[in-house]
This record gives sequence, structure tokens and C-alpha cells, in this order.
Amino acid sequence: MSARIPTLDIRRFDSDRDAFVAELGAAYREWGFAGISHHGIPQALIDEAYAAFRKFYALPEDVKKQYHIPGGGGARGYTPFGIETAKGSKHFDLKEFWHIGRELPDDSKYRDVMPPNVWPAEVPEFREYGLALYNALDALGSRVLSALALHIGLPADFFADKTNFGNSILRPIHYPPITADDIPNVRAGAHGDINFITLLVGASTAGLEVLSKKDEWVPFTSEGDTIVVNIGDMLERLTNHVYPSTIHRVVNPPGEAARQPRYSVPFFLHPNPDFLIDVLPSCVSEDNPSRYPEPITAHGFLEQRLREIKLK
Ligand SMILES: O=C(O)CCC(=O)C(=O)O
Ligand SMILES: [Fe+2]
Repeated sequence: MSARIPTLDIRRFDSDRDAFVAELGAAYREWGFAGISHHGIPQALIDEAYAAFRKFYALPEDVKKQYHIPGGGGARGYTPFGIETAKGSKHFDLKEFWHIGRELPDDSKYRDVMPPNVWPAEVPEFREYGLALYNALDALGSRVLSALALHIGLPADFFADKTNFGNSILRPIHYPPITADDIPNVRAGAHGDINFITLLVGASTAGLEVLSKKDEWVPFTSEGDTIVVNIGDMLERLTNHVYPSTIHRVVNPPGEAARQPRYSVPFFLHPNPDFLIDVLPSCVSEDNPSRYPEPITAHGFLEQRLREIKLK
């Protein structure tokens, strides 16, 4: 495998399925990351959503803080600068962010663990474009999961009824300009994502780095319409590490470039809260015995991890 993270054209999932699934599967086994191009999400939607998110972050701090929900674990609304801290890190990340969750009817059985969204009144279009991007990435994520399922001998629709009420989050992030010199903090400390898979749209400003199997940091800046898609800890656990949740970080740019802000929008695709993460039999072998004899619900796993990153 080359020292470059592959990018694949997802239209081949329809036109050239077997080869596409094999190549995608190989990329994820090696890197836990791949680029996905030709995904069909309109650039206009991505641009409109980014414009709305930027407008929000340009608001005064006291206005933004009105949308912070104390004790809410950052699940919905705004989380100010200086809170999230990568697991095991001494220094908080240099970012502020917003969480958009799934829209559910109030009588949904998942309502107790998936609270309603909040929306910033100052940016009325935030809701429309945020939800449209949420739904588009949810649909794209389902296609990637179909390919990942086929590659490990599961039916293409294996994940459909396990993610249809997934506790997924769209997270517009703002990394403000860095004005202080010699700070120990980085924009995002080295971490693995918690969820099934993450789809990162528009990571076109440099900074994202992925830890290779040789323990080398490999920059991954997407080009054109490419969306970066990586495996999270829940899918790593379910697949007994066949699909690795790869450590990544966002580094501070050198010199003057640090004075530029960075925006990015990951979509964390989660399973349904009551999905039981129990190692798949097809991912257990003599060479790779089960690493997790005890199953755990997706919600139980999430709670544990939120405490570790200081959001709970
Ligand atoms: O901003 C980025 O490019 C990556 C963000 C990230 O890794 C995360 O929020 O989990
Ligand atoms: Fe991440």
C-alpha cells in the first residue's frame, strides 16, 4: 500500500461494485481513512451551510454563549472555546463548535437520549442548511457503510436498521486565528472518533493529519469535492479492529498561516442508541480472537467516552 491515503469515486459502488468494495475495504484496513469523491452532494449546499456557520461564529461571544446548554454534554447547540480536551491530553483544543442532532418526533422512544435541536435566532438559514447537510451526509454515510458491510461478508443493508435512528451529530467547527506564540495547545489533539464512521466535508484548509501504521503523521487535505471518511471507535470495536479507528489530529499552521481561521464540518454517524456493539462473528478468527467478550450499547459507550473528553 502506498504512503498516500486513497481517494475513491463512490459512483463505482453502482457501476463497478465488486472492485470498488475490494479497493475501499483495503484502504480502510490499511488507513482507517479514505477520500470519497463524486458523492453527489451539491457544492451549493455545502457553500450555503458554511456561510451560515461562519455567520454564527462571527457573532459576539456573549450571544453565542446563550446557545450553550450547561450540563448537556455539548450534545446540542454551542460549545465554547476551551472545553473539549482530547483523551489523555493536558491541554484543551483550540476550537469552538456547534452540534446539530437528528430531528425526531417528541414521542420517539429515543427522545430521552436524543434531545431536540436548538437553533441560533440570529442566523435563520442555519437550520435549513444545517439540516439539509445533516441529511445528505447521513445518506452518503449509509452508502459507505453498505460497501464496508459487503467487504466483510455482510449483506449490503446490514447497517440500515441499526443506524436509521442513529444518534448522529453534525459538528460545524471554528478554529480561530492563533495569535499567541509558543502555546502547548493544538487545534485538535490526537484522538480517535467515538462513532461508527465520520464524514468530514470541506477539510480543504491544511491541518488534518492521520497516524499511519508506521507511526508517521500523514497530512490529509482533501481536494475538489472529496469528503474524508474515517472509521470510529464503535465500528472498530464491532469489527474486532478489522476496520481500525485511526488516530488523527489538527495541527496549528506554521508562521503567518496560524493567523487564519479554519472551519471544518465533520458528521459523526452513530448507530441507534440501543444498538448492542457485540463483535461480529465474521471478524473473529484464530489470528484475531475477540478482543471484546462483553458487549456494550452504543449509548453506554458514548457516555463513557464523553466523560473522557471532558464534555460530561
Ligand atoms: O477539523 C478537522 O479537520 C477534523 C476534526 C476532528 O477530527 C473531529 O472533530 O473529530
Ligand atoms: Fe476526529
